[in-house]
Amino acid sequence: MDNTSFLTAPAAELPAWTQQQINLADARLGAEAVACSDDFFAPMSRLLQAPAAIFVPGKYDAHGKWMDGWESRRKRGPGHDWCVVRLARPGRLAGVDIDTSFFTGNYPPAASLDGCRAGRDPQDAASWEPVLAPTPLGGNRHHLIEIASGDAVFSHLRLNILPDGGVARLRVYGRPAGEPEVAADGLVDLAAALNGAWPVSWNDQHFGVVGNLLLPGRGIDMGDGWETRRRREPGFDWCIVALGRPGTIRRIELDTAHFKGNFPDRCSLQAVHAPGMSREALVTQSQFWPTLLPETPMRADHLHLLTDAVAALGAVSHVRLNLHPDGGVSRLRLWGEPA
Ligand SMILES: NC(=O)NC(NC(N)=O)C(=O)[O-]
Repeated sequence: MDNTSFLTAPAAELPAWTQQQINLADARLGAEAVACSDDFFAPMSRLLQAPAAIFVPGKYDAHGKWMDGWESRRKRGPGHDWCVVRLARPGRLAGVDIDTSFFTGNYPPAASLDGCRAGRDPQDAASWEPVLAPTPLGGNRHHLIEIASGDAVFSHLRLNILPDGGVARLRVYGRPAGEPEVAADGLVDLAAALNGAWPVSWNDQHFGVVGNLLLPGRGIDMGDGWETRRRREPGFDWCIVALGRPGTIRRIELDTAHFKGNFPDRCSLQAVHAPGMSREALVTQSQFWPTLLPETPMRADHLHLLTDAVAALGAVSHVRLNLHPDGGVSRLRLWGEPA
């Protein structure tokens, strides 16, 4: 299973509880590993990297075998190792993926999680509450574990490995809590992952995943965007995004940064107010959604700011971005007034 994050795996391959969530522990969203007991073999920061972990045979560094994850040294006394992660946003949790990919003779046999809500990074005395009881782990595999923490909001998680070893990635599926960031003009980016938006469905994401459209900042390279394969038959490519919250869209940004020989010829958008509708129904119905932005010519490697052509549809909860006929887009921003 390619489970790089909520952003990559085909929805059908992930458990239902991962739906409608973002990865609150994604370094690209600002999550950070802030403290750990030991990261002798591999630094804690690798725990939150977005790409799926890799193994490079024969690659060693000054400490030992180079491993793509967080790895402590062999413990020779009592206690256990731990790593504190500041989530990208305080949020409510649906579950985690504790991924031990490529850790075979050195994976921790068990792990647990504690959580806290703190304005700044917690010190030793912080009051942690249990989020996941000690849970057995296997080597070289994903552990998708649902978490029942109800309405509790956590800003930090502490991953305890019992007693030591290596973890490739920690993904934390959850929804950001609290109010979204408001821009100077009073509008909110309703399509920002940090504001709770998520990719619902798409017809293709061969070269780059839809979720990249929703990341903060500008794309770092051509891999940091949504890119489809070359279309060899009639039609056009599409994806559906659920807004972080319903709202009235006033301004659209379509950024084709880094897409030069492969930007879409034209883009259009449709939108609807259908909160709670199933993915299957959204996909089928989206053919008939009203136009939010008519087919608009695109330019290479360019940030398109669109206001006048945006239709007054009122509050919407989902949008469909169409690429005519195919190509790559780096970012989509939908600035609007939350309903
Ligand atoms: N071959 C290893 O991976 N050994 C050790 N780990 C690293 N990264 O070198 C260990 O003892 O866990």
